[in-house]
Amino acid sequence: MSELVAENVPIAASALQSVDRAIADLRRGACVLVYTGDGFAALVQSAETLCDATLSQLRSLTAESSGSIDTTPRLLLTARRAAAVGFDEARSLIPVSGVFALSLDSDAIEASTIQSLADPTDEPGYDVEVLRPRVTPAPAALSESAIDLTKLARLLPAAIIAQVAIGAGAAANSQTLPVKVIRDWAGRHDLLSVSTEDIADYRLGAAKALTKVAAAKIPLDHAENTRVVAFRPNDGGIEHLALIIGEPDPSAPVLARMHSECFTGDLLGSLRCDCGDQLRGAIRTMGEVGSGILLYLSQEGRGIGLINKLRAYELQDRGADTAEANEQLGFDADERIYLPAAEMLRQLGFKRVRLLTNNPQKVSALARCGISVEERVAHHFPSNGHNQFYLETKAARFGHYL
Ligand SMILES: Nc1nc2c(ncn2[C@@H]2O[C@H](COP(=O)(O)OP(=O)(O)OP(=O)(O)O)[C@@H](O)[C@H]2O)c(=O)[nH]1
Ligand SMILES: [Zn+2]
Repeated sequence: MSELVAENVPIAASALQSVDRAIADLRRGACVLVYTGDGFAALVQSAETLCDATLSQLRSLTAESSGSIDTTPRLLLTARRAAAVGFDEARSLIPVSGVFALSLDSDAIEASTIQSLADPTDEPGYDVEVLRPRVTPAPAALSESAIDLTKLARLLPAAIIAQVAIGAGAAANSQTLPVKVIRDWAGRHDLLSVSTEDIADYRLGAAKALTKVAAAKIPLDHAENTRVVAFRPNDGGIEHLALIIGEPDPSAPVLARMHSECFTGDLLGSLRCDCGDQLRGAIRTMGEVGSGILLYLSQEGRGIGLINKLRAYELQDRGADTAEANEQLGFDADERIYLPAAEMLRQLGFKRVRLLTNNPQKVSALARCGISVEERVAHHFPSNGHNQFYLETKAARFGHYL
């Protein structure tokens, strides 16, 4: 599970902007230039949005840079995805959340093969034994940033990366700073450039920087005195909502719930999970006891996004459990962070909570973010027949309290 502790990490608006733009470019299939502070740079493209034309564009761009650096394009998979594909050697990399790379040293691997390596819901269009000779090391910082960008874009966590010999290589013979050389090169090729440092700071910086943007009274069934307050992350991402029920007393521990968005369960009433029951149940309980705060967090699918959750459901229909499905896609079983929740509570003036949850990770993560969790309040609902295995898996794999 990726968890971040509360630290005061400022992030410049220009850094947020360059990461945002890079995310948008990856989502539309374009490549971006990622660089390190010491002047190494690579072209990066998402495997999910790749097609043969964009792959050959990337190859021709690398041909324009010459130097001593190996510019062979590589396919990056997370170690989890590589292990699921059948590369057993990737298993040892999982604990260090390593990145696994295959060399794309000739035109023999087409975009469709790359996509089936990245996407377990595709028909497998590859043979691991044929690909094994292509296993290759990849530049660590650039590769980790490339995978991080695809995750931030809520795409499959797989990327194409090709180093380019500018910056460290090119600047060796000139007085110009490597980063300036890199950015100029990107500009000349109409590419966005973004630094590994900005990508690393982004998640935490965006999570910390929340601005209250709107508030309104919304009378709810079982909780008529409810106000909804919207908080916008400074990265321009989807807003998180706080439902303030009644008039909670900031000097006492407030009954609180951190509820992760579930479009299928909360809105459609899906019976695959228990989210709808938990959402409405929490509102009813808070209405009955007179006050509470429900944080509705935009972290759909335990942080992998709705489209990847739908893919995860397809894998569950083929036999995986909810944690294994995430892992087959190349994600951690749970990718959520709770720093935005802690920040919302702080901005609303609450430092102590009684937390409605069965998830021990929520309790420990919120405490690490500086909120005192004075009690864990159980939040169980009977199985509806369809979600029994899901509830059992949450207990077995995530240690949820029964
Ligand atoms: N990836 C994935 N996400 C799922 C699946 N089923 C539900 N979810 C998501 O899991 C999250 C459930 O959130 P919560 O109910 O807040 O969290 P929880 O970990 O179950 O903990 P508590 O409900 O507080 O006990 C939502 O974001 C759902 O969209 C699934 O099979 N795969
Ligand atoms: Zn759900």
